[in-house]
Amino acid sequence: MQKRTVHPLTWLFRQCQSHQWMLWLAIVLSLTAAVLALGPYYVVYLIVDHLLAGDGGQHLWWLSMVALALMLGRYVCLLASVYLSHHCAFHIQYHIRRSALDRLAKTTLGFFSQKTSGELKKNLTEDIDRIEVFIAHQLPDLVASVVIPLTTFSLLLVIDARMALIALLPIPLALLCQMALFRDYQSKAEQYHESVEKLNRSVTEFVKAMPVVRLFGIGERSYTQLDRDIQSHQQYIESWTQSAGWPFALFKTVLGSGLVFMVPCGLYFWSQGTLSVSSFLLCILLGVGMLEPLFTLTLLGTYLGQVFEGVARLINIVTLPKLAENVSETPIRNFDIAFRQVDFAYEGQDTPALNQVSVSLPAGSLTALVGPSGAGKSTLAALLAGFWPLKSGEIFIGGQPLSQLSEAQRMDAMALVYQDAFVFTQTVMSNLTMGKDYPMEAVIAAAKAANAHDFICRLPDGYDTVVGQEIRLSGGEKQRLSIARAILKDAPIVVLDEPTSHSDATNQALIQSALNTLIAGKTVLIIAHRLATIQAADQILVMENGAVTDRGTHNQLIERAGWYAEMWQVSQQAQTWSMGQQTQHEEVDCA
Ligand SMILES: Nc1ncnc2c1ncn2[C@@H]1O[C@H](COP(=O)(O)OP(=O)(O)OP(=O)(O)O)[C@@H](O)[C@H]1O
Repeated sequence: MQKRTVHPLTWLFRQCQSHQWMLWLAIVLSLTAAVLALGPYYVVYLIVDHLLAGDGGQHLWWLSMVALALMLGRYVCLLASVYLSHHCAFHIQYHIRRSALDRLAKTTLGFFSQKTSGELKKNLTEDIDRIEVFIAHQLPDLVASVVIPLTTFSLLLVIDARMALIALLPIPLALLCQMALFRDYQSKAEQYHESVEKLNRSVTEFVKAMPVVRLFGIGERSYTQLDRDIQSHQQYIESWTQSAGWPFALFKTVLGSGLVFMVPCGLYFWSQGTLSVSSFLLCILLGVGMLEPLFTLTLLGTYLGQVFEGVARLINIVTLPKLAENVSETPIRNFDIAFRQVDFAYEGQDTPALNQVSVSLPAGSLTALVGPSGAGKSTLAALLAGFWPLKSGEIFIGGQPLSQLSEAQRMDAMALVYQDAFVFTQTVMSNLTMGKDYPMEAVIAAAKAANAHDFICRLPDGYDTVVGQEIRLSGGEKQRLSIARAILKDAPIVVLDEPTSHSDATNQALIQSALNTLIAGKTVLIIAHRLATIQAADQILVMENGAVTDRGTHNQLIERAGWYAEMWQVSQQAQTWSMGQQTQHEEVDCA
């Protein structure tokens, strides 16, 4: 993840692009509306002045009209400001969402294996929605909250400087309350977020674990942890509310307490003949609400932190490194693959996941990757698919370095089939064609070859059935759909993370026959979890600790009596095991 160097507010303004003038105009209009809001008070002052001078009639009529005009003017300014700020906010939202999605579409696919979909969803929805609230509502409010007290104070200064200064008396008291309110705010806010995250994790785990919980009949005991987290969150909120409650209420009360000082002082000045009744009245009218906006300002201040944190996360997304596109556009002439001294370590990891891997996969051959968990099999396949840029070494396809191929070239050349087949909430047809144009006969032929046609025909609308939400597919059906998708694509290179390993016997047979159609004549790299399926592979690569430690055909590896031969023997024995039979486990020393 890159470090952001630009301030979130500056970055937000930059995102307005052509709409920047609109945002400024919205701010100016909000400012004008705030100033106009004070106009009627001044008119009341003039009216009282005229009345006390016994000067009624025509003047008062005109002054009432001016007050009405000021109110209308304020209304028009507010309306225009709200319209412009919303227009701008929606434009910025759209622009940021597009930029983020565009960058996500161009960054290394490996990035997605480091971010949870929940995190990304939060960034692309909540963080961006907060920007809309900030630009459309809070920015104009922020301006008004600063301008109203300043303008009111200036007016009071003009009317009577003593009354203006007296109106400021609640401020020191309010500051003391604010200090009490925000004492340890940062650490309390962090604890609050931690508590929320802990609760979220517990809820997610509780929901995910429900089938296991039911199966093992541990009912109430299963949510002890969740219950504990709910209680501790509740206690935390209560203790924070208790410690912040009184300064909060006092802060708000103190801000509106100007009258307590202004009325007696004003009466005293009036009795001394140094303040007229109309000026006294105007000072009171203005002083009542002068400091109230500071309360809004305080609330906005806390919200602003969240907006800026969200913007910082978005900046990190839109500045993600793009996949290199230094392409030669030379067509790929053959599809043999070669890894040459490939080293690779995941970000933040000291131990390399791959260490000096050099292997060749001749065009049209089947290569199987085997090895213990964590040996680097998935990493090797992911590098071939271009999910991560290489740290050192090179991968060649048809003699051309992978880094010199465009993403389109790479993706056209490759079909990937994973254990967890992904099905979009779209029609079966769209799931198969992935937005490309294929004749219907080709689609049906691929579905038939993948043993998917029959179950597709049984769906309510056949190939036009929307799957994923109301119509759920079984794991095996999803697998066959994803294999049909790959067959239709007809890519010359196929990368498989053995998709039959989690299936039952019937599905395994159906999927295996579909896979045989898919891989015929292709350059195939398969991550094998069941050794029985790869006996016929042209070569088997044994991986351990990020390196290829052995290679050969099934028979050659059996003869060499290494890791593969040992695992083969274990897998053969496993077939003869039966339920309830005691098995011997080797003690593993984890120290
Ligand atoms: N996204 C990742 N970030 C950091 N480290 C990772 C990541 N993915 C894998 N690793 C680490 O890289 C090493 C190789 O992992 P890899 O998934 O390639 O092994 P594998 O042989 O495919 O294992 P398995 O058979 O269990 O899937 C492991 O030590 C693993 O912990």
